[in-house]
Amino acid sequence: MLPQAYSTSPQTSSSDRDRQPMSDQKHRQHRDGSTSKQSRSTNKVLGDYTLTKTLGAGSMGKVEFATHDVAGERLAIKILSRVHPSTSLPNGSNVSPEAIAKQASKDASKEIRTIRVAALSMLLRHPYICGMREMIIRQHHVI
Ligand SMILES: Nc1ncnc2c1ncn2[C@@H]1O[C@H](COP(=O)(O)OP(=O)(O)OP(=O)(O)O)[C@@H](O)[C@H]1O
Repeated sequence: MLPQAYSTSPQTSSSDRDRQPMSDQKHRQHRDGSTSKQSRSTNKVLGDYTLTKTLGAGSMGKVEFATHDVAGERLAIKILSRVHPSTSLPNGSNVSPEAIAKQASKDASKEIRTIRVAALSMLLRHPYICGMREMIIRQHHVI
């Protein structure tokens, strides 16, 4: 299946913050600086969208079912983890410069392929192929 990263505006608006009483939310600060909220029902919030359940997971990441809080539009959001040199290198202090360079090249290639597939998906218009609206690149994730 082609990646179907329907993405949403990731910024948390002030209206999001005002909507629920603080006691109903758990605010989470992620490593990439973004924040999300988790209500008691374990729904996550991403910008103006509420993520209610995980639709599935593939080799690159997972897909969440999301609903726009105002318009009620329902869509799928695909969340892919980005590779970071510190985590993709093998453990141990005696990693050779060649190994580091090779891993960096692999990581860059993966990132380029991800962006290429997303760019192609955004051009697709077909009744039987799930299209893609937007892609957002964050420090640790592609959404
Ligand atoms: N638009 C969508 N609507 C509903 N469910 C979806 C949608 N996109 C993906 N899924 C679900 O999420 C799962 C993972 O999708 P994803 O695109 O990440 O991986 P895949 O293409 O199935 O596998 P891989 O990436 O390993 O080839 C799918 O198998 C499907 O169950």
